[in-house]
Amino acid sequence: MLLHFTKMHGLGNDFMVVDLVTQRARFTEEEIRRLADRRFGIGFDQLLVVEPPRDPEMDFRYRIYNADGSEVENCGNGARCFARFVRDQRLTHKHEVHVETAGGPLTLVVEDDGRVRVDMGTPRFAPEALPFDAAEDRVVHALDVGDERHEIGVVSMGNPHAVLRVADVDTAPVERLGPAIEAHPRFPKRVNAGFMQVVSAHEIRLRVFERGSGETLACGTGACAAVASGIRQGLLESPVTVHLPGGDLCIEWAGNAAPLIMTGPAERVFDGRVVLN
Ligand SMILES: N[C@@H](CCC[C@H](N)C(=O)O)C(=O)O
Repeated sequence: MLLHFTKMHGLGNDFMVVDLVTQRARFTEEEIRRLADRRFGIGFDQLLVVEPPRDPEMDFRYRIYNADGSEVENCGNGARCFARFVRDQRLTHKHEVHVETAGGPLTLVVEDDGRVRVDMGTPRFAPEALPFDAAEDRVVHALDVGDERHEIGVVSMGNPHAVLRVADVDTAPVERLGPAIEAHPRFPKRVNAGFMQVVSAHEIRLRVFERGSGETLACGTGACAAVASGIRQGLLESPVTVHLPGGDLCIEWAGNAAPLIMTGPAERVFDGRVVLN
């Protein structure tokens, strides 16, 4: 079967985007891993699938798969690419698009300068929202990794995040600690591990070791989680510029039950066709 796709990226976090409104396909975990391979396949951090909505109030259903084939609840950079894709493909003419994800509904607005503004919903900190094995909701939790103890903030942006504060992201042990935190037994559904350097109350630097994909050049939900945790800890004030290895995002959050807003770019790289097994 021949399938049309578009390669896109948000700050270097790259995606294969597939329209399953006008095409038909089914992806197995093995097929996704094959397509994600950067030497034997197309190469991407996540596969994004556009489907018709199940809820009549929504415009589309947005499904997300990591490079290891696992289906996940949310992807922030992917959401911006999704908004550009459905408009570029003329699947909708709306400027404001409502999508259902496994992590809850999202509202996406394509701005005049081409950037996309996403209402990411309200961050949740309760351990059961991730889930994270802890007796109570705390601003920071102690986490033992091997014989080291680290302090983490835990945040659900629909998908689970652990946020560690570091002195310098350039020298942070992302390659060593990232996989150990991702697979830590206190996170039964695994977790995305963010390493945050606070530059000022309105500016952070961030690297994220993503669940199911490894370290990426940017993680949108990771940026949202880091800012939400930083504001909750009293370290940050909205708005916050997040410097990721692939570029910058703007995150705004008024706190409590207010929605968190993420604004940033979304780029199309090329269109292609691939044979599915
Ligand atoms: N790159 C994404 C997050 C993708 C999903 C994540 N790896 C997970 O497993 O939850 C983003 O931009 O948010």
